[in-house]
Amino acid sequence: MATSGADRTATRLAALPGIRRTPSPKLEQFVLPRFLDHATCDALIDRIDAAARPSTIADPNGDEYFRTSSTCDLDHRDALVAEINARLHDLMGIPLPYGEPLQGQRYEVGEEFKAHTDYFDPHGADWETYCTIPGQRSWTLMIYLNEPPAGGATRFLATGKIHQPETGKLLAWNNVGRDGTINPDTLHHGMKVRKGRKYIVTKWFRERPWPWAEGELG
Ligand SMILES: O=C(O)CCC(=O)C(=O)O
Ligand SMILES: [Fe+2]
Repeated sequence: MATSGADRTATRLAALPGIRRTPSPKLEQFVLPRFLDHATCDALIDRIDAAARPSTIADPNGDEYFRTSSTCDLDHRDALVAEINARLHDLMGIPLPYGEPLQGQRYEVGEEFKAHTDYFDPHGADWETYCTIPGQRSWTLMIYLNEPPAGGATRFLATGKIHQPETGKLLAWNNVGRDGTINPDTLHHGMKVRKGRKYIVTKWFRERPWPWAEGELG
């Protein structure tokens, strides 16, 4: 059988020095501590603070407190953003066009992103808007940019695994199975921050190229 893209990515990640695989048959997940250094994390935090807007969700479910954080669309014409984005693609072995623009997320005390999946519901009202061109989301990468004094962990409900924020730590998981169908066992919860603020970067990969603006990818 031919090796799918998902297989190649998982194999590539598994071979990285210092990476840990979450031992579960339910989802493919990896943790790489200290992927970014503190100075880089601080520089990204400054950019997030400079351009944060209220976070949104696809297929709203009527709960206005479902995702209470702020989001920043990072500028890919910014050399630091472009460099980190290129490092993430290189890590995954996925060509640049297949990634969404990098985003930053900020949570204040009491803010959270309730249990959700990152893939789009193929039967949901928003599928056409978000997926007609680039297709489904495949892998998610998340990097914790700081360590809030309390709260802010990411909990995966199917495995029970709780990931604590650690400055520079990267978390990777595949939202779809090897056959490309959605994996509901990727359900996860960005838990409430109890003290301080939490900052992360999120990066999503797609089945097909993202409609990047002219010149945006360098
Ligand atoms: O903040 C977290 O820990 C999770 C964030 C998340 O799941 C997302 O942005 O899709
Ligand atoms: Fe998520």
